[in-house]
Amino acid sequence: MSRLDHATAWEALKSHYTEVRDLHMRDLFAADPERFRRFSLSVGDLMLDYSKNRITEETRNLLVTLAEERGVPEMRAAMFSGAPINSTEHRAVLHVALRNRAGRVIEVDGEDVTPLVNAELAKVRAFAEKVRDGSWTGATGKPVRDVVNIGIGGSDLGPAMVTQALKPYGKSGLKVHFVSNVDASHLVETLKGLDPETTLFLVASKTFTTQETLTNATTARQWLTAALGEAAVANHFAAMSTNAEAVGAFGIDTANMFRFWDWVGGRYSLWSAIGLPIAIAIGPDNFDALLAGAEDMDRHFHEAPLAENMPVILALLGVWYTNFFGSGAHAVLPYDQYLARLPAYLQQADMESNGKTTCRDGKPALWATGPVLFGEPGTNGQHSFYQLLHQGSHLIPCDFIAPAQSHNPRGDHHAILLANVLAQGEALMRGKTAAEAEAELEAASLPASQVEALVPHKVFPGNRPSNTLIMPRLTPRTLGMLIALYEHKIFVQGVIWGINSFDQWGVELGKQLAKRILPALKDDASPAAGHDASTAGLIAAVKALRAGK
Ligand SMILES: O=P(O)(O)OC[C@H]1O[C@H](O)[C@H](O)[C@@H](O)[C@@H]1O
Repeated sequence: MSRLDHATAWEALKSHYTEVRDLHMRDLFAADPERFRRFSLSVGDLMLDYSKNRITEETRNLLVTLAEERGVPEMRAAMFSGAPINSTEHRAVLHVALRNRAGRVIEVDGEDVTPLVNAELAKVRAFAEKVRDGSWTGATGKPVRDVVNIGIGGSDLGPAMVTQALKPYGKSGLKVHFVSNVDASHLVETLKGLDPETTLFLVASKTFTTQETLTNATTARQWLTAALGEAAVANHFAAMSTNAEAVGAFGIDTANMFRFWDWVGGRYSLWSAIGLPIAIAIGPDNFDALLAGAEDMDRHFHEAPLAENMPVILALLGVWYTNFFGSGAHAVLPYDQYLARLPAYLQQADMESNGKTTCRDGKPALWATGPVLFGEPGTNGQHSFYQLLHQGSHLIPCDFIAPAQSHNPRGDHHAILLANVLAQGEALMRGKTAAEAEAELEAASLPASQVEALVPHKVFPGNRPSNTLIMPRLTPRTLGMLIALYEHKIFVQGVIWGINSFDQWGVELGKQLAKRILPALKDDASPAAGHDASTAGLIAAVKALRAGK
């Protein structure tokens, strides 16, 4: 693949940028009453308004040309066909096969994976049903009341986020908990008040080698067997993994194992057996609706022309700000309390996928890649970091996400919430001029000297971009669409930047070093030698504190 900065469209965008950067969106809206229509699109129940971006039709055309030049349609076809596009691990990237409810043949190494997916999904459905209707019982014959998912990263964030997002679809008397951090406090606090007789543990790990998960699962196992004995493990532990051998070695009956495959990336795995806690929490039919929503988005992404393709548009806007405006961050702002964990989920999805500076061909990326992603739900962020969004020195594009109807209609709550989300997008776009600030202050009858002093502080530059995604209601189906939208956005950006979005070598070094430090912390005979002075000093200090010295 040739260099991004050698693309013809890149050069054209560079010179186009010099024409667009000084345009104010206020003026663009004033000049074009059709701007909303021109720059918005819908897929099923999901509508994207991207008119509040610093773009013209020419910008969109050039960005689409860049996507074509960088081979987005070809890579998209390669992904959907099961080609091994995860080049460093020689793997296919087939989360789309997990929601291929249409039953398309998708081959990996000559084998159609669709029947495998369907068979495993049937197992997940049946198990979830049994837990929900009480026919799966613990060792003492009691039905399950608490499910504890033990996993981390992709084996935690997706299921945890979705389970929280779809809480209105939960079942009373059945709670699903998530333990991820190796800090024992996470497990201990979760298990407080839980009864071993009615608790089911799901150990979720693609590799089944992850230190945190195995440590937590071992301690959970001790908690259970201390109360119910060794023989109880079979009724109280199930696993989701690609590694049957390690599951068996851990002592979980592989009859209670739900499998997935190496062509499912961890952070793209909530649609696989990793989604078992979701299916238990909301029921198999709702889990199916989640898959159906993702499939709707897959079909749209696969078939729609690039200029009308929602994930492609979001990706291109991100490229526009990252690579031309020099923006290094992106805010995801869901105005729905149920989506509180969406930013955390997307941090892994986006930053673990595109936080890289080595291209597919092994050469360095000489251009910026994935941004820092952050966010908070609802109006909380407005009373915290939005100050910086409005008046700070960084340009931070925002995605606002808002369901029009609440699951909890109470008085004016939802109208107030919606008024706020719409106001924020408007405020970021319009800003407030010095003349407007001055008029406001004068209307408040402030003395002229104070007006003059305050005006510069009251000015908002505006021209700050945002996308707004709205839907009738947060349902399994709309949530499925929303998640798949971001998955494909991330994919398109990776293709344009020339990186492999599906490996994560950057997480390995810390793991390796932790393995070296652990013995030094635990054992006085293991010296802290071989570490830099800071790390060695910290090891010694931590050791002394642990010993109460
Ligand atoms: O599912 P597991 O194999 O336990 O992996 C859990 C997580 O840990 C790894 O370090 C990766 O960074 C993540 O991508 C992965 O989701």
